[in-house]
Amino acid sequence: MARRTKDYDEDDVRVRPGRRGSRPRTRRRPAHDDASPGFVTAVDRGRYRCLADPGTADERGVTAMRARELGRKGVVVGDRVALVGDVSGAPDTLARIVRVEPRTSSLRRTADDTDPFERIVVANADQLAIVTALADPEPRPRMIDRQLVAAYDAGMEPLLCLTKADLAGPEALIAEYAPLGVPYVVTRRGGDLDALRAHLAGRTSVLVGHSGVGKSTLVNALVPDAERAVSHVNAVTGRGRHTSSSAIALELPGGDGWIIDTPGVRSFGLAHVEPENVINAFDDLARGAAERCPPLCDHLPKEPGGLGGRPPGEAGQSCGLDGWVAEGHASQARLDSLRRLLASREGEAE
Ligand SMILES: Nc1nc2c(ncn2[C@@H]2O[C@H](COP(=O)(O)OP(=O)(O)OP(=O)(O)O)[C@@H](O)[C@H]2O)c(=O)[nH]1
Repeated sequence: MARRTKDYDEDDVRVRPGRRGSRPRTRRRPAHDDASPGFVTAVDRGRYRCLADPGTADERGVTAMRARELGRKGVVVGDRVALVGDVSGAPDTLARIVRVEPRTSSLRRTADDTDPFERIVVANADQLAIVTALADPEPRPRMIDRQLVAAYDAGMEPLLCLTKADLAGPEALIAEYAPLGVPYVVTRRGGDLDALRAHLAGRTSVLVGHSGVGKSTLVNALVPDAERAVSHVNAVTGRGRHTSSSAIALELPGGDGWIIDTPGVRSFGLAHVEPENVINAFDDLARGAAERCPPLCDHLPKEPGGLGGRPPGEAGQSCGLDGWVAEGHASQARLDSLRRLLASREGEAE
């Protein structure tokens, strides 16, 4: 799947130096050659729960804080980091995170009333499992569309996880996403999770879903130890209960991948999303866009009453994808679905 070459995050924001900020930085940073690799599994109030030397015989849980030298660099669940200091993992010890390795993906959550900035919530995940109930509560296709856009933008592959098939059939919803080729699994009360496990195997997957869709039921079935892992983190960080907006990474039994539960993350920031990041996930349409579309094309139809209904782009040219489809390079249904996704970026987050 196509990825963005450069991911911008809050660290890219340029801040004007204060009165004392223009001093030349002469002091060389220590190289920390002896640092241990770590994987961040939970974050709470300035404390980071990490797995040190992950995947080795020495793998152990370590609690860490950010080293001052990280500056404004954020640390989130899924980050690969370098740990120094007391990395033994013994009770009451604290290591320091001195480096955050470059991220392969960044999932952002929407700004809200209490926090005006879009923030990265999970790094380095490769799959976004969009958990949707087929009934009780009713599926919300607009929400699914927005989550798909967030996945493509973050450089992650989506997986539709359709729960409660014992209450309603999945056919209509599956048909709606068939043109996009979005992979899906269907689960039901009393059914097995083999298909879902196969999709999660060997990958790092973020699970998202609105309250009541059955996400906790899935997490507890996939990771029998999940409750204990969450309460362990709480004991370490001093929180009474798992807080609403933090994410937690849970290892699948047998070390066969990770799932990252995002209890309070219901929606994603789409305001910054470039249409190219979405379209790049669809090879056939991406080729058409590259060959036929004007610069900065939003790929929405320009005729009045069409989706978006915007005036033509800068040069007065309209989207070239209609011609591309008319020539048989891609299907109309696929273009219509892509446009529905692009249009879902507009408007309020749900
Ligand atoms: N019929 C049916 N009910 C289910 C299924 N999966 C979960 N439920 C029920 O749906 C309700 C919500 O499930 P949860 O797992 O708590 O849902 P959640 O998405 O984690 O919701 P929050 O905990 O509010 O975030 C519970 O009563 C479950 O027993 C299913 O496949 N079929």
